[in-house]
Amino acid sequence: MSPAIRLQDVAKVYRTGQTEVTALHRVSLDVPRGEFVAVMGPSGSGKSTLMHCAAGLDTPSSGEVIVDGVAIGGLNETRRTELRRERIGFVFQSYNLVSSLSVADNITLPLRMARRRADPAWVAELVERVGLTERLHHRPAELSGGQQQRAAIARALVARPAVVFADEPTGALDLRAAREVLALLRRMVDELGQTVVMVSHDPAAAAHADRALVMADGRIVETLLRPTATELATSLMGAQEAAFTMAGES
Ligand SMILES: Nc1ncnc2c1ncn2[C@@H]1O[C@H](COP(=O)(O)OP(=O)(O)OP(=O)(O)O)[C@@H](O)[C@H]1O
Repeated sequence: MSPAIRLQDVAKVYRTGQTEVTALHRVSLDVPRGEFVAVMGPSGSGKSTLMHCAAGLDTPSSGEVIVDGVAIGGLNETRRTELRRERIGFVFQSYNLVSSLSVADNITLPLRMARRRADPAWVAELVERVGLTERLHHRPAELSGGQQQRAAIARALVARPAVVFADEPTGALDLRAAREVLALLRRMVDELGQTVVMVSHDPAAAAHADRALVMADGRIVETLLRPTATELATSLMGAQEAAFTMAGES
């Protein structure tokens, strides 16, 4: 079976006027199905660019991105949008729920956008798993940050995507709510076989992953399997020092 996501020699160069920034240097990566992958690295190391390219939100300057067996470079914008809707779920730091819709309608929104019928048993299971059965008719503003993020996770999973990309999903949460959200993502991987790719600055968050990729200067410089928070903090410090040295030399 093809990996959930494959990047082959993906490079991204941003050009503004005369200046060029290489945000990704020919990165290759396979994310197997059912794996929880964390992407870490200092500010500016290319985490967001990697995620945006892998999710079809940005176009690589060269190389190939294959999502759920489909090479997205060959798709036009309409087909790419469809593929994102059908095969990719997103969780953002700021939840991005629609304030005028109930929790229930927020969770099923991706299905309506894709003109797909909701499977009531699956929606009920998801709502139960994220612990929001009692909150379905509330508006997002009536929920805590942790509850809003759990609603966003249910929304990301409702269309049974091949992969969920989570961008700093605990960045706006207190410690307890953050732990609940991370434990929930972990359970979604363990119990539902969901593939998750999470960008995070936080070693304690990335320690929930099966594999952590540490980036520096647009490259994956280290891969840690079942990492501890201490190992990740050490690795991140190394990447930060390398980034400072490189900045000093340029
Ligand atoms: N739209 C853009 N135009 C020009 N340069 C960009 C653009 N987006 C990102 N960059 C540059 O590409 C490099 C990688 O940026 P990226 O946002 O991927 O890093 P990051 O690791 O996600 O950083 P952070 O942790 O601060 O969000 C940086 O040098 C950044 O300035």
